[in-house]
Amino acid sequence: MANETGRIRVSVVGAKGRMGANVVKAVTDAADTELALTLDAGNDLTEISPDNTDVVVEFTVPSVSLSNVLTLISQGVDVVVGTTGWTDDKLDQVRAALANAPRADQAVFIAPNFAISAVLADYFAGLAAKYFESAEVVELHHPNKVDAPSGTAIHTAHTIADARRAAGLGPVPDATETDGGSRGQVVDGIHVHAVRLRGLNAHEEVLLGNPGEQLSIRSDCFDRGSFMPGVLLAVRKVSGHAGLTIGLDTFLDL
Ligand SMILES: NC(=O)c1ccc[n+]([C@@H]2O[C@H](COP(=O)([O-])OP(=O)(O)OC[C@H]3O[C@@H](n4cnc5c(N)ncnc54)[C@H](O)[C@@H]3O)[C@@H](O)[C@H]2O)c1
Ligand SMILES: O=C(O)C1=N[C@H](C(=O)O)CCC1
Repeated sequence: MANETGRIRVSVVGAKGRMGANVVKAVTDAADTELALTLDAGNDLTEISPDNTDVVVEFTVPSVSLSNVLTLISQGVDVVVGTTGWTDDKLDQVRAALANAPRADQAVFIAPNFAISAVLADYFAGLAAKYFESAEVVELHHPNKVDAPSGTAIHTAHTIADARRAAGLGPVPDATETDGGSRGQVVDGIHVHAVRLRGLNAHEEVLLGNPGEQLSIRSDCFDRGSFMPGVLLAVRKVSGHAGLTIGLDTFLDL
């Protein structure tokens, strides 16, 4: 979708945040997108409508994202979401809202990570998982992050678990008898560990082990600019994909 200038009109919700500010710049700088409204906490999302916006990019906080997305669906616009914290129940609420959306071809796209390195790390982990007895995920982020583990690490744990199930692998070996929390959070049978450290941005390492060998798959996003090509790709693609689509891999030729 595009306006009479041929550019996609993009509004940003969470525009004052770390990611939102980068999206405002990326949308302003790209030749085929044009910045429409910029909203943040306290603003009225019903200002956004098809009269001024083709696609909304939403980067806020997990506690408000579902409510924002439901409001934006009822406003008749397509939405690209980067905020984390999505559960099956929340995703079902989005699907239900889309089924009753003002436009029949309305679209919502949600991705836990827009960086190509992170999407590929997740993809490669899915390919490799069936060959290894052990698998664990370590995610490392800046200490301002409010959720743990990261949305990306949760997604990767499910990717690994799905591959292990499909290959008929049982539980990962683990003789731990006492654990005060050091073994991390178990997501779909996979241990996920979260590090918060000043100086870091967004990083993930997948550890896969067999007797006598180990494979490490690591993604390092040193700068939030690394997410912007993926955000713009989703902005360009979302309106052709009615309904709810999850994961940037959908739009990549993997
Ligand atoms: N998908 C990805 O590639 C990716 C990359 C980085 C971060 N993230 C996720 O994006 C989210 C935002 O991260 P961040 O570092 O930009 O956080 P941030 O705290 O810097 O920004 C969040 C912004 O949302 C605003 N906000 C809060 N409530 C709001 C509301 N009700 N309506 C509108 N705006 C509201 C805040 O005022 C703030 O400006 C997090 O969930 C993070 O995990 C995803
Ligand atoms: O900085 C953040 O916050 C990030 N959040 C996403 C996540 O939780 O996976 C993506 C990486 C950066």
